[in-house]
Amino acid sequence: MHHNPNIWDRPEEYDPYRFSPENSTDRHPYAFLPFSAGPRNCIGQHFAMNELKTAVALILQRFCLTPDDTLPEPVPVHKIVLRADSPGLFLKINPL
Ligand code: HEM
Repeated sequence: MHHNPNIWDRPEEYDPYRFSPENSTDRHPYAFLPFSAGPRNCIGQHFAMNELKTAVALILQRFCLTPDDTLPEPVPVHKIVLRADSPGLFLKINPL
């Protein structure tokens, strides 16, 4: 659903700026649904988003993350959520 080209411009491209406020104004409210929607949607979504942002901020304050070019590119695979197929997704993590 989050790769639907009718909704997402260049859906296979990693572009965090597609979520910036100015790029999100015309998007349908149900276009991005990682936590589902409706009466049984995820009750932990705000906690999960805050936890995620906190964890990312703490990691980026302390470490430099770069792709590991010595290993194969990650292969996307659908397993309820999108994951990297074996052997996985590798990063080099160096202390700042
Ligand atoms: C990135 C993290 C998370 C994702 C992507 C996620 C996603 C989802 C999705 C897709 C559903 C199904 C909604 C439906 O059936 O329509 C759901 C339900 C639920 N989630 Fe999450 N969730 C996350 C984190 C959390 C956390 C941290 C908690 C609790 C602290 C939580 C508690 C629940 C509960 C209790 C339900 C069932 C709600 C119900 O059936 O009424 N989730 N979640």
